[in-house]
Amino acid sequence: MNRCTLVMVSKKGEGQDHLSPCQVTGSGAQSARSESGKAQGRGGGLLPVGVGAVMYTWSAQTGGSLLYISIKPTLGAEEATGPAHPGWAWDGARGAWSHSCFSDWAAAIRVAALDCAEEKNQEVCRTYDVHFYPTFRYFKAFTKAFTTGENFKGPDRELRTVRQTMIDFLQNHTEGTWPPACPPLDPLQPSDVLSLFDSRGGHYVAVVFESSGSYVGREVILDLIPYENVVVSRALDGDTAFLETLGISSVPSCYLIHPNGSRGLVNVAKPLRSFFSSYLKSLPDVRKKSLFLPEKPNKAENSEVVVWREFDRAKLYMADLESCLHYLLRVELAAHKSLAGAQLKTLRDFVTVVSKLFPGRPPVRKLLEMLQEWLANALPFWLLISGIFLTNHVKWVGCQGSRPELRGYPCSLWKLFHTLTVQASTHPEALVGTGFEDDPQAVLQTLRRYIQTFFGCKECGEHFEAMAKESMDSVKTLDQAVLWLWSRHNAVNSRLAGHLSEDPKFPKVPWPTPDLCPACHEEIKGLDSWNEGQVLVFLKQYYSSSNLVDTYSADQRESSEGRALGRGEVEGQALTPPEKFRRDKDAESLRPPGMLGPRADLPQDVQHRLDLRLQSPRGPGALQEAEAAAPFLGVGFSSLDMSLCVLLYVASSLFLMVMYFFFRVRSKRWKVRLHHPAV
Ligand SMILES: Cc1cc2nc3c(=O)[nH]c(=O)nc-3n(C[C@H](O)[C@H](O)[C@H](O)COP(=O)(O)OP(=O)(O)OC[C@H]3O[C@@H](n4cnc5c(N)ncnc54)[C@H](O)[C@@H]3O)c2cc1C
Repeated sequence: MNRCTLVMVSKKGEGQDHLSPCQVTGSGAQSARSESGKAQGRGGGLLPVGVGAVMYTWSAQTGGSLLYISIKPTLGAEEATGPAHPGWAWDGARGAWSHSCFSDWAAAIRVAALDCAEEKNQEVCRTYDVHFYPTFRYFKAFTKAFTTGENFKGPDRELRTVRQTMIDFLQNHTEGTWPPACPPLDPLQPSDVLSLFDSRGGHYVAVVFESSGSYVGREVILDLIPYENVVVSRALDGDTAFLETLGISSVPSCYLIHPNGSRGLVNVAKPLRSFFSSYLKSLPDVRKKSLFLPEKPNKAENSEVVVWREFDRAKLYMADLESCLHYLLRVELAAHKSLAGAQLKTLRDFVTVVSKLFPGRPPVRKLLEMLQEWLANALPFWLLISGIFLTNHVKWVGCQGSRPELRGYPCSLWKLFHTLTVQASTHPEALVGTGFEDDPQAVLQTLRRYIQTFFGCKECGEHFEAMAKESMDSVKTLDQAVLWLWSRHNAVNSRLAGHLSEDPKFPKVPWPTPDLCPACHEEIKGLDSWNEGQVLVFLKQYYSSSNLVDTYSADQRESSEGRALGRGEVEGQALTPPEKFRRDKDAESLRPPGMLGPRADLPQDVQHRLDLRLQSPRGPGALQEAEAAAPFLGVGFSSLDMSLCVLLYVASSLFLMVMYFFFRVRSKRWKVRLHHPAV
């Protein structure tokens, strides 16, 4: 075996239901259901085979250590994806349960669980001599002979103690048995640090300076294991003169050497492990090693050009929200030729909520209101969205992915949902008269039904539904609704971390990260924890209309790519010229992830009609006319268009009436002639 293992076995029945994401109490009955059929089905992982087999299977496959820890007696695969066990998730790609607090350490030391209160595990527990609950068992890397593992002898069962014991245990390995994926954890000498200044490895080098009893440096080293382009080391604060030359006045501090040789102290709001780790993970070019992301095989297949748009992660982009609506209408809903019954009600409620709460530009809101009215009057939905609202244009900014198949629509849908819950909480009056005004869950329940009924990713819908069933009912205020969605989104993030769908440039981490919201993060007894009051303040600011930026949304109608426009400038812009429509590769290149299924194309006749209309050489007059148009979702209908429609309608009605009277009068005359042939 070439990793170490710890088993913790707990007594059954003592609650674990209120663990914070990084908390493991030691007193409960805890374990993953080790022979859960579902768990097996999800990749034939470690748990189905019990401790002994776990040790050797793990050892043979990966060469690291293992911490075996039990979390709840009834934990099945589907439960682990729910919120009852925050931080724990079945990781199908790696074939193991993982905890968000340790998942980055997994290449060096992994955590697993066994429930000795389960009858089927009793033999294993007897073999491994487990009598007390909880029991932690460590198994060293490269263990070949049978061993019952080493007992955990920490003073308490706090997660911080468990983490530190894991580190001590790792450091107990001798040179020959050191887990290969585990970086050196011993401190560097000042001379070693100096030599780093001269070496040019083409990557970042971070050195955490700390006191001898501190674990921060080692935790940051382990946190960064899965990341490339950065190497982390630690050094002690013994040599004060040396620290002074580096400008270090307090520890822990992190000193960073950039790939170009420049260097200096890292400036974080709080000198905590989570702040240092998050800062290093967010450095340019530092990204998760794409262990599970197969590279595209050759250049020809990889030739799609993605134009990268610079953006600010602290801002919300109108282009993302509007592109979300485009996609939602023209792909997700356009697939439904007709809607009736519960589906129609779900859509009506969803559109009502969006039309009342979407903090968009006036023409966009006007069109959303129109959509709501059309739905209320039961006009055929397919006609509405295919004839008027469709374009083939999406433009992701804050949701752009480093590859075309990553991020995009699902990202923007989350952003739309958060925006709606925040708007409902900050502007509750917007829903007055809709029937939703008195229900703090109304928006969440509407989003839930939308996801269940229409979201293209069925698996996502099932996971979301499981979370909703579990705890949506506990939401009693509009603020709680905001926090509920935030915490469930984080649960999804932690479940998907390292997953195939994760963009290495945008690793799935608890959000907001410390750099975005330092006040949201606290450390209590060494545990990362959230200050939910501050999180709420942050969410209300982040998802407010004042944080919405129109940059890039303007060029949906403009040819000058990337030009930043203020809100006033955006309104009333001309239609996108047809050439741009056809040349713009974004609509093609920024498709949603494959999981959402193929893109529904516009019916050809509709596309043809739109093209003809857009190509009409009406000269400057057309531009003026377009300025008066509502340009939302690409195709604007000006007042001239509408007047022509009405005129045509009136003319055809008159024509029909004239024809009617003409034939009536004629038939009367014939009748008179037939009855009086002599006349
Ligand atoms: C309802 C729903 C359920 C999903 N379920 C699954 C699933 O089961 N399996 C699957 O593979 N994919 C699922 N997805 C897709 C997945 O969650 C991501 O949307 C997708 O992988 C793209 O990830 P991303 O990096 O763009 O970040 P996303 O997770 O999409 O986040 C988008 C943006 O929201 C902000 N954000 C991040 N976290 C939070 C938070 N906690 N609170 C507020 N804002 C936040 C950040 O600015 C981030 O860039 C689901 C999507 C939705 C909308």
